[in-house]
Amino acid sequence: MLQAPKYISGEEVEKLLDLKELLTSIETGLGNYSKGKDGGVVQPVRLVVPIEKHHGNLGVMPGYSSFEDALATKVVAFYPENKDLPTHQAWVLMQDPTNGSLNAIIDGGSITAIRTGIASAVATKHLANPNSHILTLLGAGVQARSHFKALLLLHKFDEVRIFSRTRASAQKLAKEIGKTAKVCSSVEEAVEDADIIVTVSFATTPILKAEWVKPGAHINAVGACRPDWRELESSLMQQSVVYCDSREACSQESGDVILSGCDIYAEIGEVINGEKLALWEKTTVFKSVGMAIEDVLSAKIVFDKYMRIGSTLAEK
Ligand SMILES: NC(=O)C1=CN([C@@H]2O[C@H](COP(=O)(O)OP(=O)(O)OC[C@H]3O[C@@H](n4cnc5c(N)ncnc54)[C@H](O)[C@@H]3O)[C@@H](O)[C@H]2O)C=CC1
Ligand SMILES: O=C(O)C1=NCCCC1
Repeated sequence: MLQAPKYISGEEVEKLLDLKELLTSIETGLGNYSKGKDGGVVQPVRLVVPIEKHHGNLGVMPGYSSFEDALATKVVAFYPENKDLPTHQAWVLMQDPTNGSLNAIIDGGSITAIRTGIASAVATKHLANPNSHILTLLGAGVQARSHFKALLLLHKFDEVRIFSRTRASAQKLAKEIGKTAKVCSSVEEAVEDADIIVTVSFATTPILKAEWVKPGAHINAVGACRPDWRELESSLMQQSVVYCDSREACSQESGDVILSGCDIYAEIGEVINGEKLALWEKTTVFKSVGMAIEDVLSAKIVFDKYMRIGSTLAEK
């Protein structure tokens, strides 16, 4: 008989998803993805339906990993102009891979925030100078916060610089981060001498120039996930060693890649698998557009733990 699916809220996801456990899982998953058929990951490039009338987009992201035997689909709406609602709203539908039944509907906004920061942390682990002290966040929204938390797993930053379109949003985030945070008045000021730069804005034209970036810095380029959106200027993409989450997806979805005509040196999974070098002494860019496999692995951890301890969560 068909069972009603569980509903797992964003609050519950945050309690259940351990960042270190997720980092290990996503690192393995990105490696498996880059092994092709042998890795057992099935993940088509996402379908994006533009809702032009309302300046929004709907993404549909199915994925399966045979290693964990996990099957899920994320439905994600991204509306850059939302003001009173989050710009990203998402739901992950977790299905039983043995028979297709729907096991759970999991809040996908929280999963998207957490797993994207962790995917960047995996790239940073391999591509940034191990002696990184200055972090810059360009953008001060949901992803800026999750990236800060994820990167703290790897580095203790002396200074966290923040630039955003509105100074008020940067100031709010700086207050949350505490005394290491510094609000900057320009991108140039924010990135000067920075070891790690994270671009998590909704910019559609380049905001980060090559001449401002310290040679040897590592950049996680996370925004600009449409073919005509950009955060990094062409010369920065061309002069850096460019890594990506998925070559197939970035070649179709990333304006920074497509419009600069840069070469992609490797998928981060190829570095994890030891097939390509981690050239961390050079200026490196990790171009992330987001992968279904990251959602699948996050949802699997959440669902399994929920089934073990879910009923006790409310008491915590
Ligand atoms: N690669 C991936 O897997 C994912 C990428 N994203 C992308 O990451 C970016 C950030 O997402 P969220 O933090 O959830 O959005 P958000 O709406 O919470 O925050 C966006 C921030 O960027 C700032 N901003 C907007 N335009 C700017 C500009 N031109 N210059 C500087 N700052 C600007 C806003 O003031 C705000 O602080 C978006 O482009 C989003 O589509 C989101 C989820 C997953
Ligand atoms: O991977 C995701 O999830 C997203 N990527 C790009 C923007 C929308 C959400």
